[in-house]
Amino acid sequence: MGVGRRMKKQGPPEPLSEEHFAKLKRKAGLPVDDVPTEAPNKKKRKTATEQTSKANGAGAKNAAPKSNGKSNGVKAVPAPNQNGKNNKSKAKKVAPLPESDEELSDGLGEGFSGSEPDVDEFSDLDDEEMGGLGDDFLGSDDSVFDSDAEDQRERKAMFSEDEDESDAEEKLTAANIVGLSNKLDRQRAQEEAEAQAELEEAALQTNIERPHILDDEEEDDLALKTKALLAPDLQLLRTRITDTIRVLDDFANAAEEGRSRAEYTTQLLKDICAYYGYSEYLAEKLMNLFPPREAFAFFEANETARPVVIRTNTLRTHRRDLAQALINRGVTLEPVGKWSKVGLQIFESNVPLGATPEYLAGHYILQAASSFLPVMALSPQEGERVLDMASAPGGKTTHMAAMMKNTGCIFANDPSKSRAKGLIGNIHRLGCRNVIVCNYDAREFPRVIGGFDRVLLDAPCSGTGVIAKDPSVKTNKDEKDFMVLPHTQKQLLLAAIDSVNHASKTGGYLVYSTCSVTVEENEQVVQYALNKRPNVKLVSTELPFGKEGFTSYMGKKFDPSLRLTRRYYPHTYNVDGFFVAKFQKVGPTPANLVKDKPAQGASASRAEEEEVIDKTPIAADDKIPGQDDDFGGFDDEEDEKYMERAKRNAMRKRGLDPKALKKPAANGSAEKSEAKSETKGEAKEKNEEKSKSKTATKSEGKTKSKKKT
Ligand SMILES: C[S@@+](CC[C@H](N)C(=O)[O-])C[C@H]1O[C@@H](n2cnc3c(N)ncnc32)[C@H](O)[C@@H]1O
Repeated sequence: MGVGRRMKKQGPPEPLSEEHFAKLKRKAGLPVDDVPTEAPNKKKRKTATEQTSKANGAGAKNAAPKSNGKSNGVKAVPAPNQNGKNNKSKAKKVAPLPESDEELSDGLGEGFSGSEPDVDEFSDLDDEEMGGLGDDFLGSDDSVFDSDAEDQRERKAMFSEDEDESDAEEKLTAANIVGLSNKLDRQRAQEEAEAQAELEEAALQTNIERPHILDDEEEDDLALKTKALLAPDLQLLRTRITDTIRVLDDFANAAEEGRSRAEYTTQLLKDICAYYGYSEYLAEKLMNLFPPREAFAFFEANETARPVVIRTNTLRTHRRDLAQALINRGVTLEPVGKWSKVGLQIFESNVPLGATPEYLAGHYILQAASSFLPVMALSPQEGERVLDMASAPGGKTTHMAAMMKNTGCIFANDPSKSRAKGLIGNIHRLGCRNVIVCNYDAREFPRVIGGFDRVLLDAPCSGTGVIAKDPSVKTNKDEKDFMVLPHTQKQLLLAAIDSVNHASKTGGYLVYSTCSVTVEENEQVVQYALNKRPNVKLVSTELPFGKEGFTSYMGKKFDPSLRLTRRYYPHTYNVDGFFVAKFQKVGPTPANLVKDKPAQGASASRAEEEEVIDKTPIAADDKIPGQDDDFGGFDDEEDEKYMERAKRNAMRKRGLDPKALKKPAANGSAEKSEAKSETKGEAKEKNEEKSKSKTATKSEGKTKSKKKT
């Protein structure tokens, strides 16, 4: 059996019940240590003391020499990636756990990433090719995996939609329990070993009141040059990093006399760069996000791959059935956490997860847990029109399709044709039938089409949240990237806002996300949008975990509502670094407010950027059936109600608010007046009836003239 390489629990830690696992072990006929009985329905999170005492028991026993050579009580110094490769490749040799179906650095759009995505080669299979697995296939594999009715009932409880985990865990098969409990034991033992090593380190350090960390100023140039030519001593570097952090934590008592905080910070930065192989520019940017100790934890977490997670495709199967099918194939897994009903964390597998029959039949997709979050925040509803502006390779599009139960319509856009192939493959493999793929630079929206109930902008970004997946980010991002990317993100976000139908009955929401942790790509982009579009506001993401976004950063102040945004870090939640902001569009874009602002001497491109392009809803080519047409119209009194209904339907289809029909339309259709209020602002509406038609875009004009000809 392959050895799992990603043992740490995914997402916010779940309380583990000792008694519960003891029960499971007994069931499986395994030896069990004495475990105190817990009150029913009260799962206790273990305290540090409990954990320490446990270290001398089973946990410690299991921590004895491991396959990787680590031994209990000795803190292993992870070998950093000096050459941009992380330990992932080593781990791959021992476990066939694949990367996500989303490409390695899916935050790096074409043109921003050096590497092309791993396009899913199996993703071209559609329903029919897979033997016509349709909706009626759901749950049909029960019989295959369960001859025992009782067992089947139990399995359903384990992965029931209600997720009664406490009962449910009992329903794991014996094979899976053995694997899982062993993994948990080993994981716990490793944590104990690390804690012990930290203690020893701290004990040593208390003997050195004020460690000598900083180089002497007199140190001659030659010594420095010689040093620079030698490979860094990693052990020494690491020790100096921890010493420096200790000094910075308690500067008044631990710093050497005459040394400033800045000197220590500079030393720490240099050491971090040397130890982990970052460019100084990026390391500084990332270090500035955290206090020194937390920054260290962040850099450390970037050296370890995140857990392998799969998302159940609920268009094809149920999570409990998928879990059982994979368990039967020798996969050790468990639900990703209570926060998701579709995620499964894979602990180990002796089959390639990207080639199982269940995978080929579209029962799941390999997807990082953090990628669930923007979709959960957007929460698309059945029957809605949704735009996924930057969608390849489709992890989030297919998630949305499943949430919408294949109803409504999703426009999945990506300007990269090669990536769009992966997107199309996934759409087919996962059986999504409500998706239209398009291929625009998303800044062209809503000129292409607008009036969406919800929009997802999972923006192209620097990928600083996924360094564990793509260590090349450590050195290949420079100042220019952090100017160009935020600029593009800002433009995309304005286009996204303008594509939302504020009058949507069910929606009117937009989610902006990146897999980057820098403020330039997140809070600053959101703040820019709030400044430029006063018709949007931030709302709660309703996500069950995540840190608040910054409301101030390095002297910059952001709107207090930025605290509604959510940040995710590898070291806090064991997920990829991510950022999620949810907006609600509360009205049409007031043209005058936006146009007032261009700074003097603004360049042409800037002026273009300021141009109001809110064309939600689109109306120019909405020729209402029956009006001015060649069939004489439908203006008979008896046809009135049919006309009204047709108008309403036509408007709804385009994301327009049919209520606008109730407004008295002085000399034109209600639809026209609605369109005008969106494009020009309601204040100017009455005075600009004539000029309105001229403001319609050329494309619309062309459409019209084509229709007439
Ligand atoms: C973070 S990835 C998207 C991942 C995708 N949402 C998923 O869940 O599978 C960013 C995407 O943005 C696309 N992109 C880059 N520039 C773009 C632009 N100007 N307009 C729209 N998409 C763009 C890239 O091709 C890339 O596929």
